[in-house]
Amino acid sequence: MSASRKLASFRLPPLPTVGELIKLYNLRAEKQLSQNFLLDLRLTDKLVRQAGSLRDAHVCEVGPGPGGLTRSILNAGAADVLVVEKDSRFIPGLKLLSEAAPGKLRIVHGDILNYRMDRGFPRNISKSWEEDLPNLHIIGNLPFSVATPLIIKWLENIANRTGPFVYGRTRLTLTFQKEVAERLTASTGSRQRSRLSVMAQYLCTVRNCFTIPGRAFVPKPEVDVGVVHFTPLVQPQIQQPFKLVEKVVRNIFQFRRKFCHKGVEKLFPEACRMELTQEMMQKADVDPTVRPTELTIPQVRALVDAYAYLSAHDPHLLNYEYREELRLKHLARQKKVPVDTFMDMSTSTPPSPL
Ligand SMILES: C[S@@+](CC[C@H](N)C(=O)[O-])C[C@H]1O[C@@H](n2cnc3c(N)ncnc32)[C@H](O)[C@@H]1O
Repeated sequence: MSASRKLASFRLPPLPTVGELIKLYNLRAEKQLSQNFLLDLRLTDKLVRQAGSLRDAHVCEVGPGPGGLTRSILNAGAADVLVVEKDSRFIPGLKLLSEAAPGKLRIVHGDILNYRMDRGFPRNISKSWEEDLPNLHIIGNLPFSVATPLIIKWLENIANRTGPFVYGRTRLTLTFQKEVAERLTASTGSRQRSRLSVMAQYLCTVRNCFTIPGRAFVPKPEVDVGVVHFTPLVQPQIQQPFKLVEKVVRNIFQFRRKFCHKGVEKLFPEACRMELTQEMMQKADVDPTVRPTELTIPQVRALVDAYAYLSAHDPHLLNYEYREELRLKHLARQKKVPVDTFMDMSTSTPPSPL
């Protein structure tokens, strides 16, 4: 039998059930860490199937907890699984799993928000492997508390081809609160269309796979859960720096139910707000009375491009952006804002001192 067939037919040996493990180690759920466990392995298998074939894949699982989803990932034939768990109480149970799947499971005890995946994942990266475009997956029944910051961080990594996305073919299959899943996948014109929909969809094909009712989790959360699959696009649909796109989109969606020029106005200093808003809308060829939820991605692209152009050419705006950057840097020096809230200024140049 070939090595890959052996991998595909891998099954974990009999182990205590996830419920038994929870009792064995007295793992009471911590609300602060958004711990809601999936004990039904038919559901974790279904979630894992949404990722597509995991045969020979390298997988990172966020927040394995008692390891139900981890079992399904291993049984799906993954070559290598890296799990990142913040709560040390789960480590002994995960070690049991690791012993049952020798050489396949690496356990990292830490916070996924600080974890540098490009260092720890994948293991044994080799030149030939890179050339073969490895099959990388990020899978997780995400803690609600970090789901949105995490996806924003990974979307930025996708835009910049950094972190786990340097190799170009990483897919993500993740859970979110049902409302967040609906926003991520909402199409133009839908009531749920939001900043998150645009940020995710200019970079990825996004699919809302299925909903898991809250009652399937232990303990039961107050909301249902949506499983979302992301496939990064080969080329982002907007070719401007991520922070710039984020800034324009955040402003546009500030007033979701109003005409989109309302949010656009907020991009500009008061003294030249009306003229620059008009110029930006004209340049982008977007009707100012369209609602933000009705904007298509090409229209958002046109708006971001127009804003980038104005930032680099309009003397008022150039001065304004430059002063804004200095102000943020000053605040960061006083540790009042995190440094990464800086806008990427690569599209504009500082004004001439003359
Ligand atoms: C919703 S539970 C999912 C547990 C398990 N995967 C399942 O499906 O039953 C979220 C898990 O993420 C862990 N977690 C919470 N915050 C985390 C963080 N910042 N970094 C890594 N793990 C975290 C929790 O301890 C918990 O095990």
